[in-house]
Amino acid sequence: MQSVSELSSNSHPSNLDHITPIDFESIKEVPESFIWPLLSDYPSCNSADIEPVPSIDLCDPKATKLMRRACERSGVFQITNHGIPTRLLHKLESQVWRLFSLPTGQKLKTLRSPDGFTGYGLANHSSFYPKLLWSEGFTIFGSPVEHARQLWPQDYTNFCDVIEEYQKEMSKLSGRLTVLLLNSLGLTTDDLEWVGATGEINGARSALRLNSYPPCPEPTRAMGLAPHTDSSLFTVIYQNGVGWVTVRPVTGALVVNVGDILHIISNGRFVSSVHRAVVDRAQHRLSIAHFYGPPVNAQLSPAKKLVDPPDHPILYRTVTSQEYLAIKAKHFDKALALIRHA
Ligand SMILES: O=C(O)CCC(=O)C(=O)O
Ligand SMILES: [Fe+2]
Repeated sequence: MQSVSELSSNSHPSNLDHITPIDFESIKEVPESFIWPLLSDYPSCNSADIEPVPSIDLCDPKATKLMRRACERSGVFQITNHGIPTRLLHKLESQVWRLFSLPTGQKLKTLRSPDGFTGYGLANHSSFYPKLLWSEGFTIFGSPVEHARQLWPQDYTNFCDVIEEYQKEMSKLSGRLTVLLLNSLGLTTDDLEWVGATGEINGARSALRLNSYPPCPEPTRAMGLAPHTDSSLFTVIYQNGVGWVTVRPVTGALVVNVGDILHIISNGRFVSSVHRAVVDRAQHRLSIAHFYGPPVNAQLSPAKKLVDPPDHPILYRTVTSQEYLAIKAKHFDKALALIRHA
């Protein structure tokens, strides 16, 4: 089986500038290479015409109905009563601070290789943009042990224990969300061959991306994370109480956004929304994104029950998850169009 790193390593040339960190704390003025023109054209949570992202209580009997509405309108919602213990979220946050507070030289020991997927470095999609990002990132796929040992040779188990506990909790929550999201489309777990009866995905592909957005002297000109859609089925994001583009944070809530794969399965009904991260003048923002998706050999196609021409013709051809990830790695925002029926 091909690993995600092999899949993501495709032919787009990786630009080392995109993973070279700068000393954000000492910079008083944003260098030209970090200034994004036309940034004000993108929406932000301060825009008056932006609908607030709904907050959904997972135990509410109306949860699936509310999810459907949110997924059809914007592809993003927040969840409460999600079952992830608050003490775990706080432990996770402090481990992520600990990682990003390490001296640069230490973090660079785990620098992601130009064609790699895990370790210290910005999201792969940043290489599709000419400007640099006001952020640092770290991606974990599978066990964190190898990198944690390089970061803290004497004391790596604390980090690993917390990450592993979070990965377990996230996979339970992801199973629960899979059932709810399928139900919200009028589907059951029987409608997708790679989903088990309780929503678990055998051989699920998941990854954690830790993002750090330091305070920025010119937040209206710099970009935290460049616009993109996630390639996942869906992504669950924990953030340390500071806003996320159009999302006004609700205490204790997690943000869920629809990924490209759920968009394909829903035959285009659910929006895989383009999102980005903003930066702030005073606050240092952290986010931890958990990407969840089917195994690489899973066949992806619109669910049969959602194909009903002429109103709902089939929008996408069948691809394996592996094929889709390779197309996305090479063609980025054109990927969905490339698998769309004419
Ligand atoms: O920092 C955020 O809230 C967004 C993170 C995100 O979109 C990603 O890591 O794909
Ligand atoms: Fe994302």
